[in-house]
Amino acid sequence: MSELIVELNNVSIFQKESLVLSDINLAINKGEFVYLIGKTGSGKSSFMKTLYGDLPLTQGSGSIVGFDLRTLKEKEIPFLRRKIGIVFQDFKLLPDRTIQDNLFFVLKATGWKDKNEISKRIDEVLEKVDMKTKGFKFPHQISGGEQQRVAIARALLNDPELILADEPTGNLDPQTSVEVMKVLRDINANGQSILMATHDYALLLKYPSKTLKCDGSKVFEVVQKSA
Ligand SMILES: Nc1ncnc2c1ncn2[C@@H]1O[C@H](COP(=O)(O)OP(=O)(O)OP(=O)(O)O)[C@@H](O)[C@H]1O
Repeated sequence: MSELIVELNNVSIFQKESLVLSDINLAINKGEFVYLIGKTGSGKSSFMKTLYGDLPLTQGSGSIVGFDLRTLKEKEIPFLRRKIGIVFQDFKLLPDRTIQDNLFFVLKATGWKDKNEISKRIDEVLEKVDMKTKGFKFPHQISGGEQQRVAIARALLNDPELILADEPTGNLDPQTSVEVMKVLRDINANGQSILMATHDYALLLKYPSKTLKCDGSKVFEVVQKSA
């Protein structure tokens, strides 16, 4: 039986006073891989921000991984962020510490205490993205694709039900994009849901999946033509 992981009903999204997206109705089931496409400025990032609690939901109703977005309180946001993993276009790794310490920082900040468990979890997530041998390096000592794989590992630390990836391949060349995409698809094959905003139509054609489009202040599902 399918289980809803994201549900939005009659949602409108604003940046300051201006309406970005209106009357959104959609559902994402557990285990789905969903793309979010649309032109620059069409509202993809605003949509993502609403889902991870960065933009408050002020119109309509919505829930994500069991949290009610309409009534979400500031102090609940860290708990929401433990159940979702977020991946950004620009990786957002801390430049002044190693890969391992980047991951250590997140585990500490999310309440992990036991040194052995911390180190085991760091190894596990780095293994998943094939970066276990490079944990001692600093972000500037690895490539963009590797930095993004580490950012994905960081998103996996607390075993989230859903990964929100906002243009994760936006700064990568086509071949590296495919490598990062394969990592995301493997994660999805293990049961975690993924919502990925992208401009990269080549990836969509190569790996077709359910696709939502932001256009003319609406969000709707589009049926992909097979290549
Ligand atoms: N912090 C902000 N304050 C005011 N307006 C904003 C802010 N962020 C975005 N907007 C506006 O909201 C609209 C949607 O922007 P958004 O960044 O969500 O689009 P996008 O589809 O993610 O674009 P891109 O593909 O370029 O990242 C745009 O008109 C933008 O100018």
